[in-house]
Amino acid sequence: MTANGEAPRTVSKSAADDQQSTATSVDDGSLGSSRVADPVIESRDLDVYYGDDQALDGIDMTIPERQVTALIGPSGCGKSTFLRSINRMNDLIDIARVDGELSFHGKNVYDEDVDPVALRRKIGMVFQKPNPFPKSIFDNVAYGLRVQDQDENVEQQVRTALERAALLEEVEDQLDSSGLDLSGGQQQRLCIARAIAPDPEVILMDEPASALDPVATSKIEDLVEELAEEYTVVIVTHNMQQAARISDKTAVFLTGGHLVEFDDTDKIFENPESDRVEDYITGKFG
Ligand SMILES: Nc1ncnc2c1ncn2[C@@H]1O[C@H](COP(=O)(O)OP(=O)(O)OP(=O)(O)O)[C@@H](O)[C@H]1O
Repeated sequence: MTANGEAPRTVSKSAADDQQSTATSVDDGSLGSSRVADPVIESRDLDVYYGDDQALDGIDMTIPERQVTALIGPSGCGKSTFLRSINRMNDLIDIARVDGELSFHGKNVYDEDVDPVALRRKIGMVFQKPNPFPKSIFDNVAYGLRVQDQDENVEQQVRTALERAALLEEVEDQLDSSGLDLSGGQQQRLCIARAIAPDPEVILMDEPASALDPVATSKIEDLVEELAEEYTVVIVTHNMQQAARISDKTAVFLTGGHLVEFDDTDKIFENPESDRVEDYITGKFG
């Protein structure tokens, strides 16, 4: 047990919606060079409002490359809002407004010359509820490749994405069957395969396992850790043990849209700086 009485980390590590993230082929030259060293995403004094209501207040965060960063905190504290601000999914909410800076490889994604569709190709997203298209398993994964004209070697690309999503073995003989016939956990891995097929750099995940049973959840957790060898992963979770198990960095948001602490996950769970974070982690509130 840790100083806080929590179980220690057991693992450490050396679509309307998805359609939006995989929509069209566009010029993305304005988005900076790819695959450079840390950091990938930086927010500086980021505020987000819905109408007159402020959901995020002055968020400063630096998200490192090829690690898992977990966003935790009580309901309504702004975790999903922050996640959606990274690939401009908040643009789809009429009353949402963003102030401050959110940069991807040093380029503010809110600059006028950034195409949000190109951005979402580099920063894909997976949602809480598995949302496969009513198409075959193969066509689900090929979808983004086809609309982006990236499908010159589609068979291999689909197989690679399914393999990276730890699903290929289970569906190899049924690629023409409907994605909707898979189990919930398989559907979520299919959505992950669909998100990674166009080869993004960052994968945003909004509670990807919260609708799944424990076995399926465990598979998703293993997969998230594996994906971080290739991709930068940012994951919202309500499950603190899950954050402790799978993330390298943890950001704790608390009421009012404040980021109270952001640090190595071990530090957050074993010896946080903030008393409020310690109270939250130890279950005294939230
Ligand atoms: N589309 C929206 N329109 C208006 N207000 C919104 C919208 N989405 C979120 N909000 C508000 O913004 C605040 C932050 O919500 P958000 O969903 O980001 O929090 P969260 O920490 O992800 O919550 P949860 O853990 O319950 O999913 C809340 O007060 C919420 O009511």
